[in-house]
Amino acid sequence: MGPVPKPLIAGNWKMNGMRGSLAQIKEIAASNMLASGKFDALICVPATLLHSAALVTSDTPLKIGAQDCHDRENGAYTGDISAGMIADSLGSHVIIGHSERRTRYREDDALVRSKTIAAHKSGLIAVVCIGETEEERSSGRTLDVLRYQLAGSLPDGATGENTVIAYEPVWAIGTGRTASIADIAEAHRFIRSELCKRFNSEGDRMRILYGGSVKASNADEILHVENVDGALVGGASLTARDFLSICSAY
Ligand SMILES: O=C(CO)COP(=O)(O)O
Repeated sequence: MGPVPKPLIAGNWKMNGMRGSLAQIKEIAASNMLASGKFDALICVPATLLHSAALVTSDTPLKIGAQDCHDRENGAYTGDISAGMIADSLGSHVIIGHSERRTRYREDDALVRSKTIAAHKSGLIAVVCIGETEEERSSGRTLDVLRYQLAGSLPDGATGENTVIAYEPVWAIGTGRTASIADIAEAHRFIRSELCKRFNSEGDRMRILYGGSVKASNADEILHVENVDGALVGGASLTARDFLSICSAY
C-alpha cells in the first residue's frame, strides 16, 4: 500500500471545447502551480479532444481523461467508446456515473459499477460520481442515497490507486448554488466512513472530490474542509484562468 494520494483538482469540460480550446489545456499544463507538485490536476475533455489533449500534455504534470465509457470492451454499440479506447488515446482517467448521465440516460448503480470495472481492467482511474437530488435532500434521505450509491457503484477491486469518488449534489451542479460547508463536511465524513467500512485502509486512500458550482471565490473554503481531497469543476474549468485560480487554493 502506497501513501495517501495528493489532492486532485479535476475539470469536467462536458460538451464544451473545440480544437481551439487546446490552447487552454496547454496554458494549464505549463503553469508553475502544477509544477509545484502539491496537487494533481486533470481535465476530462470531450472524446473528440482526448488524443490531441493527451499528446500536447504528455511531458507535463496535467492528466487528461474522458467523461464516460462503455462497460464492454468492443462490439456493436454505435456512438460509444470503450475504456480500452480511452487508454489507447492516452487518457488516464474516466468520469463514470455523472448525474447528467444517470438522469438523461438512466444509468443506474449497477451500470456504473460495470463501467468502473471496465475502466480498471484498462488501467484507467475511475472518477465515480454520486450525489443526492434536491428532493432527496429535502426529505432527509441524503446519507441513505449516498450509502446505496457507494455500495452499488463501486466494485470490490476499488483501491486508492484506481478510484476517485466525486460527491456532487445534483442541485448544486451548474446552478451557482453550493452545499453549505457544514453539509459538505457531513457528506464527506459519511462517505469516508462508508469507504473505510468496506475497503479498510484503502478507504482512507480514496480521494473524495466535491463538485457543484466550485469557483475561485469558494474554492479555498471548500478545499480545506476535512475529507475533501479536491474538486470536480464544470463551468470554471473551461478557461485556464478560472481553473488555475481554483488550483491556487493549494
Ligand atoms: O458537474 C460538475 C462537474 O462534474 C459541476 O459543474 P459546475 O461546476 O458547472 O457546477
